Amino acid sequence: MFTLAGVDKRYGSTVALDGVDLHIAAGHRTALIGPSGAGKSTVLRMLIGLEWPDRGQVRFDGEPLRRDALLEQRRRIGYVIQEGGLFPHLSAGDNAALLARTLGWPRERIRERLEALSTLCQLPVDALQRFPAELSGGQRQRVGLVRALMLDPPVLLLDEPLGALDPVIRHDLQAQMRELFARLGKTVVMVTHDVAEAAYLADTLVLLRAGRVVQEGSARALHDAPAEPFVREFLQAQRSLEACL
Ligand SMILES: Nc1ncnc2c1ncn2[C@@H]1O[C@H](COP(=O)(O)OP(=O)(O)OP(=O)(O)O)[C@@H](O)[C@H]1O
Repeated sequence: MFTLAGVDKRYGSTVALDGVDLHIAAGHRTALIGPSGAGKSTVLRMLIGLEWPDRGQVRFDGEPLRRDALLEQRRRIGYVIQEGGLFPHLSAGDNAALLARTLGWPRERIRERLEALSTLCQLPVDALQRFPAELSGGQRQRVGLVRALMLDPPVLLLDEPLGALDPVIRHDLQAQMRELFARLGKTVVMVTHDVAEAAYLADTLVLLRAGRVVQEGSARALHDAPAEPFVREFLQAQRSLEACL
């Protein structure tokens, strides 16, 4: 679905990506993990054409991403950022319906789609009437998902979608997302700081460090056959409660 071939990206003297080769298969769920500043969000932003490589190429569905075809390509990609990235001055429903309205969908079709997606994402229908500031963090996240799914894109990109949530809500939403991903069968690429979340939601983990892919594979493969000591260090960096008792 996506290929990055020899991709470099710099911001001034900062190297964000350094010769990244990555193949993201259709229908798979991929999690980008790695330390802060490793380049995870830059990869995600490149997949949707919010950033462009200095060198190398990004291909989507076999075609190079092209600035002049970006709008058409973006319609096939749902993008969710932390807290949903909603416009504060629009109701949740208007936020979710924005793209469909721009495309001229009839009112009734929008209403039906919003209703179906609210049920799918377990969002109370009355939440759609409220402004983002009147919703909880978990509800904003769900609205972000509803918005991303509105046009039924084959691809979902999620940048720390559960980052700002309390542990109980996060735990619930992880389970709901896993179920949702399995049911919809979409290609999912997500960024998360939480290794267990990555292993729970994704079938392939891509560990980045300093703009390079260190290892790519299942959680089991990274755990059992780390490509270098850093992989083990990173996987073990999160403290478990048991170890503190
Ligand atoms: N717009 C920008 N201008 C300047 N530097 C940037 C910009 N975007 C990213 N960077 C730098 O590029 C590097 C990679 O950033 P990126 O956001 O991709 O990392 P990340 O792995 O997603 O980090 P985090 O986990 O902290 O979100 C970092 O050093 C960052 O400071």
